[in-house]
This record gives sequence, C-alpha cells and structure tokens, in this order.
Amino acid sequence: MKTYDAIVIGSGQAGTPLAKRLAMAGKKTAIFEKGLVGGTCINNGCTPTKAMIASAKLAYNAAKCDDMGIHIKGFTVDLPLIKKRKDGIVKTFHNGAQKGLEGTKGLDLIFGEAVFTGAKTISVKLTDGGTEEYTADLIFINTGAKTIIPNILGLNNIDYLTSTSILELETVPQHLLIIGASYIGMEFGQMFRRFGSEVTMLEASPRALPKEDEDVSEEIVNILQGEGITFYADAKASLLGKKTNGEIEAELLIAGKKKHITCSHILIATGRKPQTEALQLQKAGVTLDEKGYVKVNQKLETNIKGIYALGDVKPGPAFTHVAYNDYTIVHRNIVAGANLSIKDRLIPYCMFTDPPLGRVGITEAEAQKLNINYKVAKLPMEHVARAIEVGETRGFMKAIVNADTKKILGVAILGQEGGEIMSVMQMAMMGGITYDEIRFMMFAHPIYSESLNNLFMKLES
Ligand SMILES: Cc1cc2nc3c(=O)[nH]c(=O)nc-3n(C[C@H](O)[C@H](O)[C@H](O)COP(=O)(O)OP(=O)(O)OC[C@H]3O[C@@H](n4cnc5c(N)ncnc54)[C@H](O)[C@@H]3O)c2cc1C
Ligand SMILES: NC(=O)c1ccc[n+]([C@@H]2O[C@H](COP(=O)([O-])OP(=O)(O)OC[C@H]3O[C@@H](n4cnc5c(N)ncnc54)[C@H](O)[C@@H]3O)[C@@H](O)[C@H]2O)c1
Repeated sequence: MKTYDAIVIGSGQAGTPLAKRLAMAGKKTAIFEKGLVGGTCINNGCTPTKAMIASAKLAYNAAKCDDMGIHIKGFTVDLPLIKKRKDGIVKTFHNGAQKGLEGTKGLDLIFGEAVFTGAKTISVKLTDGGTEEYTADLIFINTGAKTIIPNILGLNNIDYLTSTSILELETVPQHLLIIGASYIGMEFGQMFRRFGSEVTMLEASPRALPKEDEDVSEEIVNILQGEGITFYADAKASLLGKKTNGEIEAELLIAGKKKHITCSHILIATGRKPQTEALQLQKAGVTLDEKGYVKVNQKLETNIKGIYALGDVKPGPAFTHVAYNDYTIVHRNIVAGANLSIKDRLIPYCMFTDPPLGRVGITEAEAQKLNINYKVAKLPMEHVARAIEVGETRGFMKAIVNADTKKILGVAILGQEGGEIMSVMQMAMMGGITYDEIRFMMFAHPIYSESLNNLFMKLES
C-alpha cells in the first residue's frame, strides 16, 4: 500500500490544477488518470469542438460572402485537414497539461483506473499492467461524465456516433440525424450543416433548449432552420435499422405520429451521466444521488470527511469553468485555510452556435416564478450598429432586471460575441452596477456592448 497526503482521481479541469497546487503546497500527491490527461474539455469536448466550429464558420462566411462584395469561385470542405488542425490544437493542449503534471515536484502522475476498496483506500488497475493499492487522508474525485446512450430499439445494431467519435470522422456525413437538441446537438448540428451534411434534429421536449426562455429557443431554432436544418420537437427515434445499402432507416415519433426517414449517420446527444459506477464509492461509504452524482456540501466535501468531489461528477451545471472554479474553492479552503463555498456563485455559460448564446443569471420564466417586481429589456441584433456593419444581425439581447433595485438579474445575449457581451453584464451583476447606470455609461464606439445603452433605454418607455 502506497501512502500519500492527497490523491486526485481524474485529471480533468479541476483535478489537474488541484493536484499541482497541492504538491506545490508540500503535500505528497498522486493523480490517477485512466485515459488522457486534460479530460473531456481538452481531448473531446470544448477544445476540439470550438476548433472545428471555427472551420465551419469560415465555410459559412465563404458561402455567403457575395452579399458583402467578396466573390469566391467555389470552395470545398476538407474534413481530413479540419480534423488534422483540430488534432494539432488538442495535442498541444494535452501535452502541455501532461508536462505540467510530470514536471511538478512531489506529484506522481499514475495512469490507470481507480476503484475504491475502503473508506480511504483505492486500488488502481494500471494502464501498463498490474494493480497497485493506495491510501491518503485527502481524496478528490474529478472523474467527469460520459454520454448517456438512450434505450432505442435497434440502436445497438448500428454504428452510432457520440460527441467523441464524431470528432474522428474524415468524411462529411451525407445525412446526419441528431438525437437530442441541446448544447451538443446544436453545436454539432450547425457545424456539420455548414460542412455540407443534410441535418435532421430530434428533441424529446416540446421545444429545444427547454431550460432557456421560449423566445431564446425559438430564435435559435429559426437560425438553424434558416441554415437548412430540419428540426422536430416532441420527437424521438422509436426504431432504427440498417438497410442493405448501409443507410440507416429511422422510425420517428413526432408528437405521437410515426414518420420514416433515411440517414447515413446518427449522433447521440441526449445528455451525459457521471462516471461513478466504476469507482465503487459504496465501499468508501460515499453517498450518491438518484442519478449517480456524488453528493457534496457547499464546500464540495462528500458525506465522508476528507473526500471531495469536483466538476461534472457532482450535481449541477456541467461546464469547464465550473470544474475549474470548484478547484479554486477547494484549493484555497484546504491550503490557505479559507472559508469559501459554492453557495450563490454566478454561473455563466456560452453555447457556441453561430451566433452564440451567452447566458448568466435567471431567465424570464424563472423571474415569473420568483414572484418579484421585474422588467424585461429586449433589443433585436438588427438594431445593433456593429451587427449591421459586420453583416450578422440574427438574434437579440435580453436582460431581466429588478424594477425596484434596478439590479440586473439575468441576461441572454444571442448574437455575435454573445459570450463576451454576457461577460460584461456578468461583471456588472457581480459589482452591483444597475441597469440605469449602464443606460448612460460610455462605451467605445462601435463595439457590440455599446448597444447595452439602447437595450436599457427600452426600459424607459
Ligand atoms: C462535446 C462537448 C463540448 C463541450 N463544450 C464545452 C464548452 O464549450 N464550454 C464548457 O464550459 N464546457 C463544455 N463541455 C463540458 C466540459 O467538457 C466539462 O464540463 C468539463 O470537461 C468537466 O471537467 P471535469 O474536470 O469535471 O471532468 P473531465 O474533464 O471529464 O475529466 C475527468 C477525467 O477523469 C478520468 N477518469 C474517470 N474515471 C476515472 C477513474 N475511475 N480512474 C481514473 N481516471 C478516471 C477521465 O478519463 C477524465 O480524464 C463540453 C463537453 C462536451 C462533451
Ligand atoms: N458550449 C458549452 O458550454 C457546451 C457545449 C457542449 C456540451 N456542454 C455540456 O455538455 C453537457 C451535455 O450536453 P448535451 O447537449 O448532450 O445534454 P443536455 O442534457 O443539455 O441535453 C440533452 C437533450 O436531449 C434531449 N433528449 C433526451 N433523450 C432524448 C431522446 N431519447 N430523444 C430526443 N431527445 C432526447 C433532452 O430533452 C435534452 O434537451 C451539458 O450539460 C453541457 O453542460 C457544454
């Protein structure tokens, strides 16, 4: 049995920096990784998708640049080259993360799958062969999440794609059927449509992105449909089968009615579930919730003292910046004796469709439920000078404000640079800057944020 001061399971967006900082603080630390250092974000999540989305944006611009007075005589999409560029970026990020761990004094990077054998004991099936037993007083679980595979008749008889395997395609699918229309479905749907695929999207809920306001989900669907994507809400695949010519036949249930389509590829984008099964946390006495997430308190400690869970493996929004923020909280509490918690932290996010959706705070629907005196400001991107100048006027800016205190409660910016404009508003929310101050604040002309003046002017009428 090898003894450490601290053990980190999983080298994701929380585990990697945490392991380094613990070792740098003098704690003898081991980090276990069953796959690739850097976890989902770097290897098969944010980094590769955003790299490929950048290529898709160029294809879109090339296709429509005639309107802007630039004529390109035809263009082709070179998916192997797009993949190669993406692979190069991923490799750089991955190698940097691995080198960072390997170069930290007092930190052992051990490749293998960790399984709990007791309260503070872990057995690791080493990637190079054999098993080794480990123990530490402090254990941090950062094992992330993986794709949920829905129970659809015939699915196991076809070679379906997940958000990981679709990144390896070298040929553009002729017709991509996407099951699930949330972040993953939307980002890949638009990307492959722009690469030239016919794209059909199915969403089981009555509308896409059911957690967003209705006007937001409606506008995003309009944008995707405007680019030629076929979208069905209240829709599921009920039966899938392979035809003799290799095509996939799909029986769909749309609002209870059957419809048959033929496609070449299927992407499963029906959500993700925590990677806790293999950990055998019951042996450590750690409590999971009904969906398999590790239950934690506001300091991210589980019911077992000294065992913590960070990132996607615990309940709550699953984003890279949340996992990273989890690390900063746990690290400062343990190493610097701080008393920080995740309570009331403002969680922004950005869906990287084009235009993107930047979101922070409450939605209009949530404001209604809270029974507060609120007002809604909304400005179409068609009225944003910068958007008109650059030729991308799809979407709108929307803010929910408290009518009494004038504080900003929530923002949805569906438009060019939506994530960046949202971050300006996030800073305002954190700093207590009120909407009437932003109404008259001087912004540089003509940036997108300048139109926040006009957004809040809408509240004067
Ligand atoms: C396609 C896609 C696109 C995304 N895009 C964005 C985006 O644009 N912005 C954003 O904020 N978020 C995005 N996300 C979500 C983001 O990737 C995750 O929220 C983030 O990676 C979670 O980090 P984590 O540290 O919790 O876990 P992960 O990064 O998943 O890391 C967990 C690590 O633990 C390892 N592991 C698991 N079990 C064991 C075990 N038993 N023993 C040893 N090692 C183990 C895994 O191999 C993995 O390396 C995206 C996700 C996907 C799938
Ligand atoms: N830009 C970003 O920040 C970004 C990008 C991609 C992924 N992510 C993260 O990855 C996580 C997973 O994303 P996701 O989009 O897979 O999951 P999700 O949980 O957000 O959405 C899954 C969708 O699939 C639908 N669905 C479920 N079963 C279905 C079925 N049988 N048929 C049709 N529809 C079905 C659900 O109603 C839901 O809308 C998200 O929680 C997000 O945090 C973030």
